[in-house]
Amino acid sequence: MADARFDRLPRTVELVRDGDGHAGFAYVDQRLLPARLHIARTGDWRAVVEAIKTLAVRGAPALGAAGAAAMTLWACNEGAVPLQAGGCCEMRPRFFEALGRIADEVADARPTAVNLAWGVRRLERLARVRADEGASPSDIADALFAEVKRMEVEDEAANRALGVHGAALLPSNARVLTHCNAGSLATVFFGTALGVVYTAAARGGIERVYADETRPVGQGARLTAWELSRIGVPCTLICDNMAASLMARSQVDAVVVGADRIAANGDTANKIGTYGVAVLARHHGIPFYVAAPESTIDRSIPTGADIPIEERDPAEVLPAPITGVDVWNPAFDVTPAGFITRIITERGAFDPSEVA
Ligand SMILES: CSC[C@@H](O)[C@@H](O)C(=O)COP(=O)(O)O
Repeated sequence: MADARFDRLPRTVELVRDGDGHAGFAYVDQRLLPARLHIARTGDWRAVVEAIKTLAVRGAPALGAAGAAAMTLWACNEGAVPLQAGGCCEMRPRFFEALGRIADEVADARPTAVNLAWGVRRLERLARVRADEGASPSDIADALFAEVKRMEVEDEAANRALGVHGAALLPSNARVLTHCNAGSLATVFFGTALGVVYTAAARGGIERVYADETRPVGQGARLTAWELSRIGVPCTLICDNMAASLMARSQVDAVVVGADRIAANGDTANKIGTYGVAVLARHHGIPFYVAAPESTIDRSIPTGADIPIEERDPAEVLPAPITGVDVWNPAFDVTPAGFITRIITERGAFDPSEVA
């Protein structure tokens, strides 16, 4: 597969700047896919937080870049501009007080994917270092902008590197099952689990991808299927409850999924339903791979039991309320390390026990 096929995929998130220094955030509005590919644009950090909460922007690595971009929009478009007028030194404490508040609000937009807080805190740390060096708020805003652009480049590089490590684990003409969307749309570009698939496909090594539809929001049906079709990788969409039958018929050679947070012991949080797929894979003797960048590993959290699990609106499960019926809608579950064959990052493929 020629790399030119990747021109068919948009960059998922991108921080941009006009000639006048005004910063903007361009993102694929994933709520509209697969019907419409629309690149939305905003200069308002609050709109980015809203896009994150409503899943217009989603997927752990994309959230890392988007959260950092939100802070940068504030710094470039609101924080640095009026503060400069009053003189940088006396205004710096107010800049930092506001930056800290915004960082917390952005980081709290969704709790499970650690990349969101990782991106935000990375920018906060940089702002402190630059301030200690005597930088003005507008210099700090410029530094944040440059850092987000670095994060965007690093994200694609990490995905391409982990793609190579992961592809080496797959048999030739592999039939791969994946859950949710851990594709280019979940990252700045290229994808994690689908980055593995794309790298293997480029060598002619993929026979077919089975995409779980992924109830309740349908990231598999709407996003993974769209991406694979766009790139030209053969794809069969299945309902989540069909995976067991597919495995029982020996139609799956490997499962490859992404991750939202990996604890120090290798336990991994990913989209709800992933744990069930891992149990099925173990039962059928199928390797189960988790592909994620290092930024998804949270070594401060000892086990998966410590990972906060987001619970979302019941309306995602039950569109019209029924009297007397409650809904439980956790967005993620935790797959114990013992069910994971290898964790694949940009550094290589590891046994989950080697994460710490
Ligand atoms: C590569 S992003 C993490 C994924 O593996 C993906 O499966 C996932 O869980 C994303 O969840 P989402 O709720 O769509 O943000």
